[in-house]
Order: sequence, then C-alpha cells, then structure tokens
Amino acid sequence: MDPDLAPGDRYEEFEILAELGTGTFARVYKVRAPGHPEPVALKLSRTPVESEATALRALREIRILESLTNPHVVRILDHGMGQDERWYMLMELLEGADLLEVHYFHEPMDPVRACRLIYEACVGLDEAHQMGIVHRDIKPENLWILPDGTCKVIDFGLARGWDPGTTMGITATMGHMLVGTPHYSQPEQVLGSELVPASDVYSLGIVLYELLSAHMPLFAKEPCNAIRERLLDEPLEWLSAHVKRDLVPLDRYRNCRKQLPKRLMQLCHWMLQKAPDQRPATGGVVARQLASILRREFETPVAAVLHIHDARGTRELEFIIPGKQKIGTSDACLIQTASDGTNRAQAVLHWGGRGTEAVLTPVEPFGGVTVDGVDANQPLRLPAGTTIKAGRLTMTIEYP
Ligand SMILES: Nc1ncnc2c1ncn2[C@@H]1O[C@H](COP(=O)(O)OP(=O)(O)OP(=O)(O)O)[C@@H](O)[C@H]1O
Repeated sequence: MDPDLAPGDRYEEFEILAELGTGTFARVYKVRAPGHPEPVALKLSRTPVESEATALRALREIRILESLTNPHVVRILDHGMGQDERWYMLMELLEGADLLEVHYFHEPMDPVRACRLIYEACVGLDEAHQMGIVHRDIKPENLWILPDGTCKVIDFGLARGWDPGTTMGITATMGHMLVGTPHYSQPEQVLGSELVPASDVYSLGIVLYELLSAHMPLFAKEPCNAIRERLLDEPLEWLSAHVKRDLVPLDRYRNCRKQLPKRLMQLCHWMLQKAPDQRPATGGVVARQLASILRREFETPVAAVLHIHDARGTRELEFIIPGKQKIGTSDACLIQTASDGTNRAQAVLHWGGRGTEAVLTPVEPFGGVTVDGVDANQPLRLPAGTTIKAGRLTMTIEYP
C-alpha cells in the first residue's frame, strides 16, 4: 500500500525528484510543484486515509503548521487529498539533516551551539504552546538542523491541544496508548496524566542534557549511546526510569563542571523536574532563560532585548523572543507596566526574529503607550534604539 514513487514519476500535479525520508505515517519526497520555482517537499500518507484516526492525524498536523508563523518550525505551503485518497502536505524543502544525523551524542556539543539550538527549538515550540498545542514527540530526530546551523521543529503529527481554548478544534483519540518515543517520554505520561507544554520542556531538557554531557540524565554510568543501544528494545525500562530514577546532576561530569555556567546547569535541571508544575511552563520561559545565559555568560546575543527603566530608576533587561508578547497591567503580560488593578493589555509587541524590526500594535481602546514621544494609535515599527513608554516604564529596544 506504500506509495511506490521513483524520480521522474508524477503524483497528482507534482513531479517526484527524490525520496527524502519515511516515517511511520508518511513518506516525504522532493518534488517540483506548479507555482514554485524551487523544489519543495511533499509529505504523503503511506496508506490511503481509510480510518478516522489517520484523517484526524493528517488534519491536525496541517492545521497546526498552517497557524504557526515563527522561523523555527517547518513552513507548510499547501495540502489536499489525491485521487487515491492519500493525504498530502506540501512544505518548504529543508536542506540539512536531523540532529541525530548531525551530532552523534558520542561527545558533548560546544555549549554555545547546544544552547542556541535548544533556544531555537523553544522558540519554535512556544508559538504552539501559546495556542494551547503540545508537540508530544520532541526528540533529536524531530529537530532539523539547516546547513547554517539554524534549528527547526518538524513532525507535528502527534501534536494535540491541551487546553479547551485551543484554536485547533480537533482532539486526538489516542486513548491510553503511549505517544512519542520512550527515551524522551515524560513521567506524567507514564502516570497517565495529560501532556502539557511543560511535557515538551521535559523532553527538550533530556536533549539539552545529552548535548551538554553526552550522558542520559537518568543513567550516570553509561554514556548516552551505550544506554541508547542497550535499551533499544526495552521501552518499559525507559518509561520506568522517567518515574523512578533520580536525575544525575550535570556537575557530576568533569567537562560540565569546567565549562558550564551554574545558571545553565540549573536551567537544565529545572526542565527535568519530575512534576510538570515544577518545570518552566512553556518553551518561551526556557527560551528567555537561554537568551539571557547566551548573552551574559557567552556574549552571544540571540534575542531582542528591552532595556527597562521604571519610575524609581531601576534598570532591568527583558528578553524578547520571536512571536507576540503583551505589554500591559495583567499578570498574563510579559511586560507589566503597573499593578493598578485594571488587568488589561495595552499593546502587543510582535518580533519576527533576527534581521527584522519588531512592530508594536496598541490594543484598543486602552492604549496609553507612546513610541519616541508619539501616541501609538496604529501599528508602529520599532527600529533599534526606539523608546517606548507605558505606565511607569520606559523601554529601549535592541536587536541581536
Ligand atoms: N520539509 C522537509 N524537508 C526535507 N525532508 C523532510 C521534510 N519533512 C520531513 N522530511 C524527512 O522525512 C522524514 C519523515 O518525515 P516525518 O518525521 O514528518 O514523518 P512521520 O511519518 O510523521 O514520522 P514519525 O514516524 O516520526 O511520526 C523525516 O525524518 C525527514 O528525514
């Protein structure tokens, strides 16, 4: 039943140029597609969509990817169903390879590179987390590394909404089946609880730990690759380890003691707490911590920065990651201008990432924000050095 397509064949209006990979659900081909001057990637379901479960899985991934806009997730261009009733999805063609092919986990990765990579993965995930969506299958194979070193999160096929307000509108029907990969699974999944954004944070915490130490956080004695091989066919051992085995602190390893700032080790341990509510709640929380560590400890700026002064002259930095952040008086705002009991957002700051300028959009009808002394009553671009005033705060923006 698998699609058996070779270079030169056609599938619908697409010309097959090469096969790129096969997953459990789909095959991915490099194709030439009408309207696209450069080759693109075609993800085609391996079987015609007969069951509701497969249809839902395909639809879920399509809807999620269509709604994500940040540079660290793969971009979707089109989708549909072929005459043979297979689902297909047209995506940007990614050059490069997945993290497991790029780095063999046999030795630690340079910490700056590891932090950048996990920072970008967190940015990719955070937009989904803000929309109430959990990826649920974070592992090195689903972190794609482009030739310039940029990381993109791929394969949202197992993702699903975790809160009732999710914009996805479809819920998965996986029952109590294990989702994802046992090695990167989470204690809460073993205990039968729902997966939440902090579950992706835990899986990413394992990847970060393995990059920094070349060891798995729950098995101190064997190097990462030895344990990977030994437990290849032992999913239950992996699962019980997530619940029962204690985290081995990173400073147990000499290279980590010598090279890693304490803050980085503490962040990694925080991501790996057994209880989800004891971890950073979303990818965004981790991304801002990593942006701060990269800037302060490794002199490597990756995020935009707001230099904030309050009325008393106190200064602080707030790290702005690609995506939308609210400015206002409610607890839900990243930048809180005053606690005047009004609980409102005054403006939304949208930054598209490196090489772009953020845009500030006032929230009607409250406003009360000025940009370089002018009332912000329409969306305004913020070149480097722009000063924003809101409530008791004066903020100046800087880009990496
Ligand atoms: N946009 C892309 N550009 C280039 N190669 C890709 C792209 N998307 C996927 N691939 C390749 O195709 C493989 C399978 O894709 P993917 O992981 O999305 O399929 P899947 O059936 O959903 O997988 P899984 O079994 O992990 O659920 C990937 O591992 C990767 O090698």
